[in-house]
Amino acid sequence: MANELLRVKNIKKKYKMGEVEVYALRGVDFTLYDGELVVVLGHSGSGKSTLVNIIGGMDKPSAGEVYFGDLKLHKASDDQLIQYRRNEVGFIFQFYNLMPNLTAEENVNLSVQICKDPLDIKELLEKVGLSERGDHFPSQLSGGEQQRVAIARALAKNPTLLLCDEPTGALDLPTGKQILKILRDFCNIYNKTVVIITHNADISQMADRVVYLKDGLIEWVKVNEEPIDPEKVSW
Ligand SMILES: Nc1ncnc2c1ncn2[C@@H]1O[C@H](COP(=O)(O)OP(=O)(O)OP(=O)(O)O)[C@@H](O)[C@H]1O
Repeated sequence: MANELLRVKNIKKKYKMGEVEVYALRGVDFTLYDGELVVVLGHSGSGKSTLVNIIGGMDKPSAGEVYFGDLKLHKASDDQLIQYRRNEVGFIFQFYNLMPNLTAEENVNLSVQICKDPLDIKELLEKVGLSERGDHFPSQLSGGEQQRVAIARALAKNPTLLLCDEPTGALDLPTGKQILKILRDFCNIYNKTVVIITHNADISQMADRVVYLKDGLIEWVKVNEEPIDPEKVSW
């Protein structure tokens, strides 16, 4: 049995919009283990991003607990959360958020300036198939290539946990599959935990575990005994 990496206990998240209260999460229990690839699946508005923002230390729950080892994320100070995000978590979003005036390599380099134990940047650019493109600016790269730079940037920090919010949402199928393969490889080769958030049920076939969110609650969790190769994912 793999070691527990992060545990979420009965978290709730309430947003206030004027007089109206919106419950994005209504009591979620969830555990992540070392080296697994988890897909968090759910329709728009089910609470996926809210859950990942809390797991990633970008937001705190209104109630409930989140443990990363001894660190209590629900009670952590701003400084503790900064250190947690900086050293433990890599983020990948649907849109790549690259600095337009920096080359691919410089974008990756930027993220390792402030972290403890970075991976080799040239090696990572090679792993994501961009060793020839390190000196290109984002505007000179396709969407898939920009996403690969964003992945290299997130991985370069050598995070314990990689959180990906709709990482293939803006990509066509062949390019999306390349991205999914890189995420699977990172999980396998480095034994890291990867969480992919998506509304695309087809992607869940490549996961070790699928967590289905509906209306702020986990409706079901499924273990895939034989996750399929990302190459075979189709949508
Ligand atoms: N900052 C906010 N203020 C008010 N309501 C919010 C806020 N963030 C999220 N919500 C609401 O909480 C609910 C869950 O939102 P969330 O973004 O977590 O869902 P999601 O599953 O990620 O959706 P999507 O796939 O569309 O991104 C929605 O009803 C949303 O409108």
